[in-house]
Amino acid sequence: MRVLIENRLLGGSVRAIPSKSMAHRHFIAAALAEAPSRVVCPGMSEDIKATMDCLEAMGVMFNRKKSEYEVMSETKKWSAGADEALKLPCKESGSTLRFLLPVVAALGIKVEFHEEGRLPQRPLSPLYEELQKHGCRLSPQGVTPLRCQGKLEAGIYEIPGNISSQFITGLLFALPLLKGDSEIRLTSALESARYVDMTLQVLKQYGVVVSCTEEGFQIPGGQSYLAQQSVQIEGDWSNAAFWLTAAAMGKKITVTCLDENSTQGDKKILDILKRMGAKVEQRDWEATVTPERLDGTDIDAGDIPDLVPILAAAAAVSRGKTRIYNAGRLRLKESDRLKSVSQVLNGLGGQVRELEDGLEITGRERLAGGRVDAAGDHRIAMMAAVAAMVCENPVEICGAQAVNKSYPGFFEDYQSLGGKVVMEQI
Ligand SMILES: O=C(O)C1=C[C@@H](OP(=O)(O)O)[C@@H](O)[C@H](O)C1
Ligand SMILES: C=C(OP(=O)(O)O)C(=O)O
Repeated sequence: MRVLIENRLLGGSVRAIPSKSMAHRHFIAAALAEAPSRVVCPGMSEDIKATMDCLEAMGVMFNRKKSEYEVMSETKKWSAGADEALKLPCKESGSTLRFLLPVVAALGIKVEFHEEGRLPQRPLSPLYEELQKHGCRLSPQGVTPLRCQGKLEAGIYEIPGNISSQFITGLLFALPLLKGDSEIRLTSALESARYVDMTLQVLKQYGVVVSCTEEGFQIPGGQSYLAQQSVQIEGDWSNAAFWLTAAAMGKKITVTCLDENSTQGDKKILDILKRMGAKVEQRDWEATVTPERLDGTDIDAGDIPDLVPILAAAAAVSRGKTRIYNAGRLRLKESDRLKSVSQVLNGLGGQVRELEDGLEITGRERLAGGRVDAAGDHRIAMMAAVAAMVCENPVEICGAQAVNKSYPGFFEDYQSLGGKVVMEQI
């Protein structure tokens, strides 16, 4: 899909969509419980659906009534060593693959993970080798489908914390299911740490015990997940960040249904926008940003990788320089995001320098506009759409359907905030 966007400022109020990260976690935890749970998820995306489709392929049932899903599984029936491998369609979702790989290994189910887009190229090592060391047989990396069989064994798992926190989340879901006790030892500092906090919060809610140690985590074996009567998926701060930043760059916007006490690390967007000069308010489950003149700043992206594209767009029209550092892992996402952010913003007339582990952005009054490619990446498509507000000329985004990965209603919400978008299916 190609979209053409006019340079109008957005303003008004919009409801946050359900958190993709939380939805993955709750659907997996509910599927692992021995009795039915209810999960209320008022919105879907390709990634959340990928997790649900994989679980369904494993025998989990989702009885849907509007936005409420009754999650039913018969974990006891999940057969170790069946002849036929189950086909799990993970599409392009890194979370789905990296969370479910250790889980299927712990359950001893023989599966094939079918990956799409850039997913086969995104790293699985050293989770891959640690699973092999502990009894799991895996087909070569980088070739889809990825085949997995064997039964995972309890023990000590050594994993660096600076490649993907999703490795740790996957192990945290899986290791409590094993007979013996396990330990995750982090061999380097943990980045994206708030995502692991989200996992720990969900595990605790489902009655799974994990203790944090100096080196990592201790996970007693033989545990069960407790079914939940009703769980509401909270609002998504990572996607709300696009509207909150658009507000800082243009006109006042309120995003509703956002929990200020959320464990989501991306709620940090408010602190960063405030530091750049915007006025931010947060109360009663909503966040409001009012524009002021923005100044460039230094941003440590170690814990907030998904905020980088939209913050780069704001920096492109802020006074002075912005340096984004600790962002090397952005090269491992749906696109090489350091490259795609610089290509798109420079393509629109910005001044962005790609560094090995970050970006240096020199702000300008306005951008020029023009035609850009979303690089198959939802966060790049959404960044370009927000940047279009501050361009002299219209912006054409090729491959804009990438938004479906996390936010299928993005362009509808863009229009509801006053944006003018022409969508063309090609
Ligand atoms: O656990 C999660 O839900 C996520 C963790 C982060 O990945 P990394 O830990 O690989 O940085 C983040 O970028 C991704 O969008 C979602
Ligand atoms: C990187 C992302 O997701 P995942 O790793 O789950 O594909 C994202 O949503 O930006």
